[in-house]
Amino acid sequence: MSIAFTTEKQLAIAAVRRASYLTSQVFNKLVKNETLTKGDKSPVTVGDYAAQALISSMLHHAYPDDPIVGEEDAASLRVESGKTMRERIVELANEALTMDLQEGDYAEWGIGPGKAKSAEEILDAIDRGNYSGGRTGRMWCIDPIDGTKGFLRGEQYAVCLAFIVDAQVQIGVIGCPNLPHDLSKPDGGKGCIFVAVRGQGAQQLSLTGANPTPLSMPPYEASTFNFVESVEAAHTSHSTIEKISNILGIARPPIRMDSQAKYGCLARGDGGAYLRMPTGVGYQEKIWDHAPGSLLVEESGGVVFDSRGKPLDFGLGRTLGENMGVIATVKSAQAKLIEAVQKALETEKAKA
Ligand SMILES: Nc1ncnc2c1ncn2[C@@H]1O[C@H](COP(=O)(O)OS(=O)(=O)O)[C@@H](OP(=O)(O)O)[C@H]1O
Ligand SMILES: [Mg+2]
Ligand SMILES: [Mg+2]
Ligand SMILES: [Mg+2]
Repeated sequence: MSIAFTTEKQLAIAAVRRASYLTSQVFNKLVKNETLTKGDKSPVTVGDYAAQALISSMLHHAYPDDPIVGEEDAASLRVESGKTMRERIVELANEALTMDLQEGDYAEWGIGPGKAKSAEEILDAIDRGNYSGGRTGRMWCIDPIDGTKGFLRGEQYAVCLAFIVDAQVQIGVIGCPNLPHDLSKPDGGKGCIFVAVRGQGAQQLSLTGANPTPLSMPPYEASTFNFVESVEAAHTSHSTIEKISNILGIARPPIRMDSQAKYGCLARGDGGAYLRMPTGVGYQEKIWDHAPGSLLVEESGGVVFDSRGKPLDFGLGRTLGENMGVIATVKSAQAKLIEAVQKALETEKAKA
């Protein structure tokens, strides 16, 4: 039986909508010294930090006892060299926190005019995302900007939030400010929010929360089947995916796109499968890069599993553990895809 989680859903949509607005505003004004390179060489911008502060703050006002797994932490903002970025982040987070209430917003979530926070409170809100995750209880999972490289290129990125109970994703919300409403019309309307609640299906909304459209993936069809995959070659093995594509005799080229916008596209039928194959450098996938997207696909009639056909485990901590890849597709393609993936991996092993 599914539980409604009505307030959690409303809160998640409101937080992602506000953060999507914040990040698209930041992009238009981003200057050179507003991006850092993290220890793992990946970029993080004032937009990532401010969006995590905003979402984390709203969650904490609504559910003070719920732990949060968030991608970012404020350590490099608390030192002297982080002063310029810190000040900008506080300004951006406060602009977003104090925006007028919109339909579906509640002042109790710490938002609306007069709800600005101190620098210390903003940094604490970012650091509240330090939960180590685990198998039991409620938790929230934030990726404030997923696909930061795509964000910096002015391409696709996503504001991602999941609500997890006992290691099962119950709510997934993904805001994609740059995603065309219709991929075949790249110059048409842009900006989508994807929402899924376990047992209640999935929807696409406009960025304002209007025009809810139910999502349902089309069944497997050999002649139109294609893949969606990451842009960055360091994040997924493009060559393994090409092998899988050849084994299946797929004629259409893959759609390359950053972030969990890939899961959104798949859920609405823009592609046949999303494949993410390990590059062999020992990288462990993070739960915030897959939690909302996986529920979105499942609630649209799809399945998400690793290269052995096993479901993703969100109860292991902040990562998905040993990287066996991620495959998301419509149910009717699952068996074919696992077989092709196994075949491709065996060929690679034989060559190594
Ligand atoms: N080496 C490696 N392998 C696999 N994955 C990695 C790796 N490094 C980073 N990341 C994570 O990839 C997240 C972005 O994934 P995308 O699919 O959007 O990648 S891409 O930008 O389209 O290439 C990206 O998310 P964000 O940091 O939120 O942008 C990272 O969590
Ligand atoms: Mg990152
Ligand atoms: Mg990410
Ligand atoms: Mg991120």
